[in-house]
Amino acid sequence: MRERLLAAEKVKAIEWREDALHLLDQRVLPLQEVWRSYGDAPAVAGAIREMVVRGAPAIGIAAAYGIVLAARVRLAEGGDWRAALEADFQVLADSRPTAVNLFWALNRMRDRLDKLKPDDDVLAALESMAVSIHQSDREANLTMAQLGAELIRKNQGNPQNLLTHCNTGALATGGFGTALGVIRAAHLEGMVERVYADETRPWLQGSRLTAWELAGEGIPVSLNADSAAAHLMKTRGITWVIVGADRITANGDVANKIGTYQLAVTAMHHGVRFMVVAPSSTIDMNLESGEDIPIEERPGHELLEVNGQRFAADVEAVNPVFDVTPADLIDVIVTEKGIVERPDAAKMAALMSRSRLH
Ligand SMILES: CSC[C@@H](O)[C@@H](O)C(=O)COP(=O)(O)O
Repeated sequence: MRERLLAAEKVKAIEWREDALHLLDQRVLPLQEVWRSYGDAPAVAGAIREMVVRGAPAIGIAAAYGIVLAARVRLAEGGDWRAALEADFQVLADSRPTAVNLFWALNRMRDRLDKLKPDDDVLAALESMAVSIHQSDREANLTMAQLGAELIRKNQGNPQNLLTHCNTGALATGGFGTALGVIRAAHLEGMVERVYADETRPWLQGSRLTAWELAGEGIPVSLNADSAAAHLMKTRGITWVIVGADRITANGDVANKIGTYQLAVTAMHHGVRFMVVAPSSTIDMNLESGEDIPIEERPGHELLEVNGQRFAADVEAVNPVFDVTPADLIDVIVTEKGIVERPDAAKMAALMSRSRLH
């Protein structure tokens, strides 16, 4: 199966080559495919903040490469490069607040620095850590795709109608995807009748990115307004809602793209199963519950304008871009360490004590 999954992978959004970070600009997809190159930490932080790169795992991977670039700049400057590098850690940490993968990746890079021996090649050590963060995310995706597809196979007859929110595909990760990875694997096994993709207002990750990824692979997809989800659950035989996550707390609460919470409430009402797919780098055991998760608020113009063109009345907009789904609305969390059904604090702790499955 792993080979079939790898062969199905078409899109990638992050490349590390010629000692620079290259990102597929997700602000202009699908109308334009533009790659941009980055050479220092402030530029990478800007790319994260401005959503050139987005999606929790992808943000973490970009930040890890950002530290490699920053170290190169600081070493060339001379002086106390290690102290100067702390400013780069900070600028990257300040780029977006909700997805914990960003902080997880920065911590892994800092740990690597702390473990350097006097004769180590600093840049080679940091580069190899960043590459390993990137590759292990891709590996985690492949494991999760198989586990999630297995759940779909076990729980209902085939083929099925699935609904997803935001973009959790190759664009949002080191490759293949989390929730979209499960959907891809299910499609390869003939289990997917149709995918309903929420457009995901206001940034339109669903209409611009998810629909593009799925259509590019010939997976039957219909785009729907976010507000159509309840009606579709009632009338289109949807069996699963499958989403990703930006941060999962120790009790199993899940922060994900704004609108996920209302999907979970609606899914429960309609008896539709609710699956969250995320690598363990998205699990934050330091936070007790979703109440503690910082929720990013983005500028109102994202809601008031389309392509820079104002269409809304002259009012203030409120634009929280994530919400928290309580654990008791979630049927299953799928990670590369295994699955947790009906998550709670004890089950999350047991999961985190396991090692990866593959
Ligand atoms: C595998 S991506 C999981 C989440 O990061 C995704 O669902 C999401 O909410 C992305 O938000 P974004 O604001 O586009 O970075």
